Amino acid sequence: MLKQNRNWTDNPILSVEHLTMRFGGLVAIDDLSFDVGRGDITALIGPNGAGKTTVFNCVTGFYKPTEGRIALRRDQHATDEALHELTRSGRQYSETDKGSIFLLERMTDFRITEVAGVARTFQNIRLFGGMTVLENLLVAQHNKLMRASGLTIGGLLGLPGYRRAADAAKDTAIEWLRRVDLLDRADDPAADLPYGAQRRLEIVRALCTDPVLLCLDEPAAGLNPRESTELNTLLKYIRDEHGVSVLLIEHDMGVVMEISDHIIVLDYGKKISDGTAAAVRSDPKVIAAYLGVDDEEVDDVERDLNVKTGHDATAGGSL
Ligand SMILES: Nc1ncnc2c1ncn2[C@@H]1O[C@H](COP(=O)(O)OP(=O)(O)OP(=O)(O)O)[C@@H](O)[C@H]1O
Repeated sequence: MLKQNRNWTDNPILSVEHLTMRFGGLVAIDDLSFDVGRGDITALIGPNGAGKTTVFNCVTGFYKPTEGRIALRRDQHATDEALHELTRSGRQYSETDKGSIFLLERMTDFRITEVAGVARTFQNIRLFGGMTVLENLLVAQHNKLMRASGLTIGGLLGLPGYRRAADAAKDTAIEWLRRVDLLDRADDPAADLPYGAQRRLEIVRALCTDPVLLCLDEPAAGLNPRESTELNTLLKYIRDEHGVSVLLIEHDMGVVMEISDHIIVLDYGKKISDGTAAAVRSDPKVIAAYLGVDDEEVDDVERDLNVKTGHDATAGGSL
């Protein structure tokens, strides 16, 4: 069941404002603004080369945007006033009684994961293939363990604080492996898992960092229909039971339309549509972008599609 409220306007966790990314003469992202609702599953869709991965790379600190502000409000009560103050201050983030706010465009990728709480997966799976499944999830919690060791030799000596943190990290890993049906593969090298299982492992590895925002780049790519259904269930579980906001890039419209509370459509680095699944899939501009027709031809295309499918033009396929 999709939610009825519009968290992206009422309670955003991420606000991307006037984002521009240029590579030499190429404008990959052109003055793009959008909000991601707290506790929502938000999909970023668009034809190949529209700029989706570039947006992810800016949000997660892999690229430094040419222009624009990317604000993450960890707390619901973080005020606009606090955001203005932080912007003026030149600092990367502020954690005060007015809420915790992070300006991601000022932070490095490492700090974005570690301090702001944004985790991501990649289009191409990037597990540590030679490590076991369990080790992959423990490595993801390395920072927590380092903190528990007080950045001293305490960890090596097995002092109680560190031992407790290590046990907790293992419990977290085991819990997630159980959730994605991989507990019986815990001691196998990650590279030995079938493709769909590696995708699930990547997602839970990102979750082991305790993110508030999880960014997934094409999580359904290469999955069979049963695995796509399982992915839908996992993402809804993450949203509903862990309160993690999810931002995903996805070409599989079966997944996008089924689970997204909110969809943003890009074309040539600009936003062409933004709203609920129902609103976006009936938007003539979206149909035109995907089918590569001129605006004036959209009505004809839409009519043809509706005649052919009997109902809606874009749901269920791979745009
Ligand atoms: N590091 C880079 N250097 C130069 N150009 C880049 C770089 N990264 C992306 N681009 C260009 O920016 C544009 C947007 O690319 P991007 O990968 O963000 O699109 P996308 O919507 O994610 O595409 P796809 O769906 O095919 O993954 C493309 O023209 C791409 O060639």
